[in-house]
Amino acid sequence: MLFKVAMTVRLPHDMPRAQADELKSTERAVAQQLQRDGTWRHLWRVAGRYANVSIFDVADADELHALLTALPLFPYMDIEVEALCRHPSSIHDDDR
Ligand SMILES: O=C(O)CC1=CCC(=O)O1
Repeated sequence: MLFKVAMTVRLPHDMPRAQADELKSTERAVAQQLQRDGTWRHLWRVAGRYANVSIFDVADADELHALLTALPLFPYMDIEVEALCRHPSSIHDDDR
């Protein structure tokens, strides 16, 4: 199943720089591994915002929930999830 996930990062302003850098570094490693695995299909920065729009390919909403809540930045993100299904006019056969 494909899901569109919009994440907005809201790190506390008083978080020490070293802690923020460590969180971002760990998040990056996790995100890149999930991309290599094919689970995190797309990761796009939203221009002008500390936010991203992503496409995840997972078995179901339970798997997505487990994955998102395990992200290092999860406690500091607002996350919106939308389930996707195939568009009848799509010419791509990998968008399922
Ligand atoms: O910077 C972000 O949008 C949050 C994030 C998700 C994956 C990653 O590496 O950073």
